Amino acid sequence: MAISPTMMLNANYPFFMSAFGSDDNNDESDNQFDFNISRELLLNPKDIMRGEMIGEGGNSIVYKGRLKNIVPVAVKIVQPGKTSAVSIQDKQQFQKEVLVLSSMKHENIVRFVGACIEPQLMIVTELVRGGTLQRFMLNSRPSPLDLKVSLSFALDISRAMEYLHSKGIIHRDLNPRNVLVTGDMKHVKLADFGLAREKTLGGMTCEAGTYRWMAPEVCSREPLRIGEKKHYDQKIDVYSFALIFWSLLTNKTPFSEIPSISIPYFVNQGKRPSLSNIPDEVVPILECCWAADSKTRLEFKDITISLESLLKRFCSERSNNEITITEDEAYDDEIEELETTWLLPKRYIKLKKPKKIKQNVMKKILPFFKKFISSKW
Ligand SMILES: Nc1ncnc2c1ncn2[C@@H]1O[C@H](COP(=O)(O)OP(=O)(O)OP(=O)(O)O)[C@@H](O)[C@H]1O
Repeated sequence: MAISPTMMLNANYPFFMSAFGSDDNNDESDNQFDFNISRELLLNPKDIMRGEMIGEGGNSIVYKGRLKNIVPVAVKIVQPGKTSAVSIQDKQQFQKEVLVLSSMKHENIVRFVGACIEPQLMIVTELVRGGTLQRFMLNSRPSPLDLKVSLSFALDISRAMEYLHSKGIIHRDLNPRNVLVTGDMKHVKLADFGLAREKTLGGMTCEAGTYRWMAPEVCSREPLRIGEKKHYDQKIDVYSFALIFWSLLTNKTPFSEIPSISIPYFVNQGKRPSLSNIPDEVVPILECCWAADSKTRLEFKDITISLESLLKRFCSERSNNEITITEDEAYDDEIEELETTWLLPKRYIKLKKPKKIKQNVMKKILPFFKKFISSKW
């Protein structure tokens, strides 16, 4: 592989943390940038076959492809054109995305395969065949999604975000365009780490993300003093998650009635999507996640627990309704019992009643809601 003299490829990660610690070093005084990307993360561009285009981002074009003519992959070409023509800022962003993505290993996060620096900046990941969550929802309109699908997609996102935050990374651009649906349409995976940043103690200080899904503390349009920066933390992702969750439940776009540019104003005035037609058990989760005060928003580990229990509840309610067991099937299920209870006539077998799930399960399983609930009612 051709290596330009400006590249400094390290065998390990000596500068790994500093590489995505600095947030806004926009020194464009010259276009020279020393890449600090481990050699093991780099692919030979000759091994990558590019096929049809499957997506487009603000800064990139994504193609279907094959690695070594065998493995199906997605090939994201950042700033299509020669690497030398790419701005230093885009090179920095590319490197940050490579370093973040390559450090992730989670079933709900798009798997990193490798990257190329020459002749173009490329990020190669597993190919996720079901398209974006945005497209999936649009295709299902005007019908709402099945509740089980909404909950299970929300749970996948929450698990991925729990993992991301446990690694000290904030996504900053969580929205349905950055969530991909698997080919079997059963799961979703998080993609696009172009804006992801390492959490720092003092909080983050750069505007990022897409207005519609953006937390009020990030998109506030109040004027800043010269040199003053906005401060926020990982809870901005929790707010964005809440809007995606609402969207999954309603199959609507949040704030569709407001022009995009005015959304920050209304969100900072406390406007949130309507909660009518949202299942009662879900309302406190949404309210906790999109609270104006970021400190009162839930952590993803709590969201995961609550979604797991909701999903269990709704699935078992559904299966209780849907599954009708014939006498013969009942016999099969209880055959052991029959063998020991020989006194009973063969066909006189009672099925155990399915466990009834208590109505107040949310309050019992999710003690963290108590504080919120008591302060509201
Ligand atoms: N691994 C993948 N498998 C399938 N499709 C993908 C994959 N990665 C990206 N895409 C498609 O390409 C589109 C753009 O990708 P991505 O969001 O990573 O680009 P971006 O330039 O960072 O976009 P943005 O402007 O949102 O930051 C996605 O919306 C999706 O349709």
